[in-house]
Amino acid sequence: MARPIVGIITNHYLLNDEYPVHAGGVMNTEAVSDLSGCIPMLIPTDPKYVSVTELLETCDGFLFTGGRPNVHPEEYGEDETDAHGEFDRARDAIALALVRACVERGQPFLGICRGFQEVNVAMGGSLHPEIRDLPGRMNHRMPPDGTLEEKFEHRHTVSFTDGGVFHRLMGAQEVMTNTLHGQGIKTSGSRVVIDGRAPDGTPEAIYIDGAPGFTLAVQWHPEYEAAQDPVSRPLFAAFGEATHAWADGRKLRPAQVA
Ligand SMILES: N[C@@H](CCC(=O)NCCCC(=O)O)C(=O)O
Repeated sequence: MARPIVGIITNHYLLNDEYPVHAGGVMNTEAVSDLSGCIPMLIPTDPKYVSVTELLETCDGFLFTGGRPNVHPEEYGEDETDAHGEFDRARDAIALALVRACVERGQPFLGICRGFQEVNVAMGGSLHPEIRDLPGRMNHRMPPDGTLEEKFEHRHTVSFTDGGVFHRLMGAQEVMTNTLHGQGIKTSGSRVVIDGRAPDGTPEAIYIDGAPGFTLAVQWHPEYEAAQDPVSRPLFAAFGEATHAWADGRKLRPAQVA
């Protein structure tokens, strides 16, 4: 029997500054296939080619991946400034509506980095354009130079709510994570539960209160060397379990997979 399908929300990029592609990291593909036990299917994230309705019918779960372009501030009622950097309006158009539909239906998703930020904005929250400029905050961006190992190395702890969803899922209240982002949650969206924070208070782990399905999202990148990482493995395994349940006509809330 075919494995359930996880739609991987891709990013629009220009290869060699001229050739347009919809790109998804192999790390995501590998984690979904090997740890979640699902078919990883790359989605061309643009309303010109796919609709949210089609995606909900075609896929069992969704991985909202990381991506350099930021969610456009108009999506949370703010004006565009230079600090907001580059955008991917086509991805915004699909991803935000898709998050809301999944929350409503109980269809599982896992949000990563930009995907984490999308979940918050989709639920009515807002983002800081550059969190390292805020008093008391550390720089969460990746080092501009260096190897992949250096960019994705563990750089800070994340502390989870005592007895909360992430604490139970990880079997630890504090974990070490990588960090490769400039933006962060400013105001949390409706029903967005901040269940984990970095030492400087930056929100790192969220889920949607009362959602009938799996709605976990993290600000770090669990897809990096996921099979070797004690934090990534339970996260992708739980997402896989929830996606298998959806394919079987059941819904698993975050608390049920923890
Ligand atoms: N743009 C947001 C999100 C950061 C993010 O997802 N980084 C991963 C980039 C991976 C890649 O380049 O494909 C922010 O900076 O906060």
